[in-house]
Amino acid sequence: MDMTDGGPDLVYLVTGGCGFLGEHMVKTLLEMEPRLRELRVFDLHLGPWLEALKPGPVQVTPIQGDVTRAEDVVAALAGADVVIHMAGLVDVWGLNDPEVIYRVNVQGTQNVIEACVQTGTQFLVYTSSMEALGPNTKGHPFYRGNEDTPYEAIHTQPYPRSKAQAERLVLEANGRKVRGGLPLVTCALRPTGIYGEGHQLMLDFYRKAQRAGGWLFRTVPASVEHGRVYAGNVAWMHVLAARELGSRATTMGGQVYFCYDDSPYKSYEDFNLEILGPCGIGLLGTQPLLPYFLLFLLATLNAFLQWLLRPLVVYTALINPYTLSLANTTFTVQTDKARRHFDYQPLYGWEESRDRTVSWVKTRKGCPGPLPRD
Ligand SMILES: NC(=O)c1ccc[n+]([C@@H]2O[C@H](COP(=O)([O-])OP(=O)(O)OC[C@H]3O[C@@H](n4cnc5c(N)ncnc54)[C@H](O)[C@@H]3O)[C@@H](O)[C@H]2O)c1
Ligand SMILES: C[C@@H](CO)CCC[C@@H](C)[C@H]1CC[C@H]2[C@@H]3[C@H](O)C=C4C[C@@H](O)CC[C@]4(C)[C@H]3CC[C@]12C
Repeated sequence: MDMTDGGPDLVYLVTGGCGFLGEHMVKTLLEMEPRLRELRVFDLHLGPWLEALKPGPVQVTPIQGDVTRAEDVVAALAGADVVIHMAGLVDVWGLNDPEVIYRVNVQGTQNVIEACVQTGTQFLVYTSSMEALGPNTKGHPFYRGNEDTPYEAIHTQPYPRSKAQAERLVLEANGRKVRGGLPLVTCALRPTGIYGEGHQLMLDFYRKAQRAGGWLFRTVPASVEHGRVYAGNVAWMHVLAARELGSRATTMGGQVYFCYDDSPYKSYEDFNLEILGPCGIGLLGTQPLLPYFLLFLLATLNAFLQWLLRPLVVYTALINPYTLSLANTTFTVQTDKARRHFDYQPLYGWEESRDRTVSWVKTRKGCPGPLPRD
């Protein structure tokens, strides 16, 4: 099917459509995809903001369901032309048992693939992650690499391992015959660290700084670059990939694409300061204020406490051996593969991406605890 012609007659399904990225996905599809007739928003937890959407002529269909239940996925996919599969457990803090992460992220993805085959849905865009590649457990830097840069992907943690496994399933499924005999066309998009309106972690850093008198304390060297990308641009890349998969199946089918925009290459903390600085937050220290061995000791203590307390309570802390290592390992991308393969250009420039995020954070000033996203 050529997905680029014709009026509004396509049915899209977005799994994980009520998450941080999912909300941007839903709103970007409604705004930027003229061929949309129905948008199915599939999630374990439907957000109240769905009711407030002004979808115009598009039918928005909220579907409460679980990707680990094959029957839920088949029912949601029946009659859909495109599925954008974003649902997943994003957990590098040990909140979930490893087998739960595997069940959702890997088996859930397999369920989506099988449902495409069973129902005849021909186009699948999967939201993978930079973590499907790295950083690896040896802490090897990936400095402004691209999709063809050699890198030894070694995963021991449940989340990155699950993203790598799910991505492989999606890419290997490219070309399988779906109901009706047409080939399934798949691709995987790998965002680096996503920021934007609704990014709870950015809000957590904001509140942590507010409690410390408006200051964050540097713990990561400024020289360690960490890739970041604006949620609106990630969503836009998904729109374009889904739109072009039909007419560019030979080029795009079975391919991975890093998600990128003009967000600056900075350390994780220096990048956060680009957002939190205009909100009145400062970053103390030009070098880490604590030596790495002390941070590692703290991270290890957090991991030990989590293990000790697990039968009673799930104790989590921002810093554990994995997140500390991740924050201290350069991982940035420099590529134009998405432009070359499906004419992707960022929808939002860096200043606008930053300003939209800053405005959102400022609306959260003084608000208590985690908030439902609007
Ligand atoms: N946040 C990032 O920096 C980042 C970076 C790269 C890739 N990603 C990927 O993007 C996707 C979305 O991430 P996010 O940051 O928006 O996370 P999120 O937790 O905000 O959203 C995930 C959504 O999936 C839903 N979900 C979880 N388990 C489900 C299940 N069993 N059935 C149905 N829905 C389920 C959740 O309810 C949630 O709404 C994930 O696949 C993640 O791996 C995120
Ligand atoms: C040393 C700490 C004190 O400031 C800093 C800790 C920062 C960490 C909490 C984050 C550093 C790197 C982040 C991850 C990275 O952006 C990529 C990711 C892949 C994505 O698929 C999910 C989110 C994440 C794992 C992201 C999570 C937060 C960090 C570990």
